[in-house]
Amino acid sequence: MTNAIASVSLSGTLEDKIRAAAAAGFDEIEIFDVDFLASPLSARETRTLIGDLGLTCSLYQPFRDLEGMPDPLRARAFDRLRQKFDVMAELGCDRLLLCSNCSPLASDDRPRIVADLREVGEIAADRGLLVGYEALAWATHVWDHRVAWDIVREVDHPHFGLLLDSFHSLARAVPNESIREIDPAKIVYVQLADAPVLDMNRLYWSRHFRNLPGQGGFDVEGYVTELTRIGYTGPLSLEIFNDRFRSTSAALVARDGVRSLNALRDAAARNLGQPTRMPGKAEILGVEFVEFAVAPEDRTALEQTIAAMGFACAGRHRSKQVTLWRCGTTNLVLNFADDGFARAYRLTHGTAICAIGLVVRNSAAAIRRAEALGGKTEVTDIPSMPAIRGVGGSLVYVLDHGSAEAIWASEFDLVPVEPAGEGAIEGFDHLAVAVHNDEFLSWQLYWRALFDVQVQEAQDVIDPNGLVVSQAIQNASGTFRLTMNATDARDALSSRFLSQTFGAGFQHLAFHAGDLPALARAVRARGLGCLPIPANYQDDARARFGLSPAESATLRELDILVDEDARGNRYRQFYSRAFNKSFFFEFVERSGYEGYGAPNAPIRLAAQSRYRVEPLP
Ligand SMILES: O=C(O)c1ccc(O)c(O)c1
Ligand SMILES: [Mg+2]
Repeated sequence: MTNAIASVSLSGTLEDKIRAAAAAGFDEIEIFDVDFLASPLSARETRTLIGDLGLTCSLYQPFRDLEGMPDPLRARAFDRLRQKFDVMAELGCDRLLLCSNCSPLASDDRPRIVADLREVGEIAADRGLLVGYEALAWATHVWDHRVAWDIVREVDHPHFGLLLDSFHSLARAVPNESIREIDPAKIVYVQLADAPVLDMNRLYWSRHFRNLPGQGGFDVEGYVTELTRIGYTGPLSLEIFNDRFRSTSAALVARDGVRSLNALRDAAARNLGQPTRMPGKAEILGVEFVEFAVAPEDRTALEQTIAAMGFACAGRHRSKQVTLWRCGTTNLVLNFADDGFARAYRLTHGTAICAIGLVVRNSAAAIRRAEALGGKTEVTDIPSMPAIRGVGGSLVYVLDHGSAEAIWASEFDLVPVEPAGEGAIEGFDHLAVAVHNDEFLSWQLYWRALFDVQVQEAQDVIDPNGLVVSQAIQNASGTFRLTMNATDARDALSSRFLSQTFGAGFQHLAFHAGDLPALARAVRARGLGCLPIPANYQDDARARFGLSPAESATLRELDILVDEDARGNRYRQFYSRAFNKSFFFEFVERSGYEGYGAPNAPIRLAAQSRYRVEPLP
């Protein structure tokens, strides 16, 4: 099995695309017709470049609108076919993709279609080439791979076979089990793409929104599992038409492409009980700590803030300028070191969350999987706590279950702290990251390929200055929750965060509590500045959720927002003011509610925008 990518998936000139594919470690590249037509390189020169970089050209594509055409278009299509075959001979490429006909002139007469395609097979046989027939989801007649497979069987020619593309099959909701009916020897090639589940014209959906397997909502894993089950061992090729990929780094998309394919092969092998080359997705058990890199001038203010939230200093690091703050079993680490990683982090991002510590089922296996999938891993000062590079250059430490207390005790001079009282923070609820739009899919793939997490449907959130897309990623038990936000709107809060903090990072940290009003009262009494929520919102919430006068008065007094899911599970939340106009804290109470209060996000963002710093004229 080889890994391939279509040139259309990558940005730049044909030469850029070939170089990026080779550098990322692909075995093969598909040349997209227009990429070749637009290139000043001849077929021979292209072949030499591909070969010199250690790649092969596994497919030329697409060839369109051939079968069932009336004359003279039919004769012209066959002339064009011969010309493409000439180019392929020069390119050293032996497979052509033929799309099912999309012309309104295409005949649905099966014997004619079969006769035309058999003739294609004959011409291909003369030249020693193979043609793969692909059912496009929007074709005039043949838009289902089951129909294309029937036709391939009827054509019954050794130089004519089937080409499968997961986008077309899954956009048409063709069941993956239908692949079991296909003879793997007749599959000429397989293209893979994922996509967000959208209700959209299929051509537009395909040409603009495809993404890498592991970035969308299709069951591409099931697709590849069925292909593996029937014994298909040919190339798996990424064919991603995506507006964002066209304008982003080819190197990034190519690297993510290899990660995506290797994670997919691993998942398929696991589903079939076959041997695998890497440990499975790391199971996250919980968040052990969140670490801040703290600039000296921010130290007092940050300590006052977290003290107001109910944290107390529980220890000093034995050798570094690092302190541990605790509230019950919730740990914050403040790193003031003037060397090493935390210093480098704060010099670029300012005082910020620079690392998180995740408890996983097996930390060594988590590191091996990250490395197998191209992740950057770090050996840290604490050998039992290795790390994986995360967004914005942050670190994701991985710890084994039960190892944390020993690490705290050996690294820190611990001092006893008062047990957390009534209405205290009881744990981390979620982390929110802001990323550039260009990196949004890349970081989604990172979490989904390395860790055993699921995604929720992406939410559109209205910021007063533009639309923000928010994607929740979490584990099955809800002990790890992350939301990822990105926008093209230059002035939205998450964009301002990105420009002020020099790139992607953790923008807010949410804690959960069992008694949110009690927590809200306690943090206010200790001086935490909270985000005011308008009375208009509270008037609506009272009526909408049928709140009692007393409950409504409490939410109003404490600036608490509320949401309810379809089953009546409640979510209550309030926010701190931002620290240094940068990151902020959220406090939530949830019972059976799985979301993040998305309907309240516009209220919160509008409240936050009232505190924004106007740019200098
Ligand atoms: O959008 C298209 O026309 C197109 C072309 C070639 C393909 O392989 C495909 O899946 C779609
Ligand atoms: Mg295709």
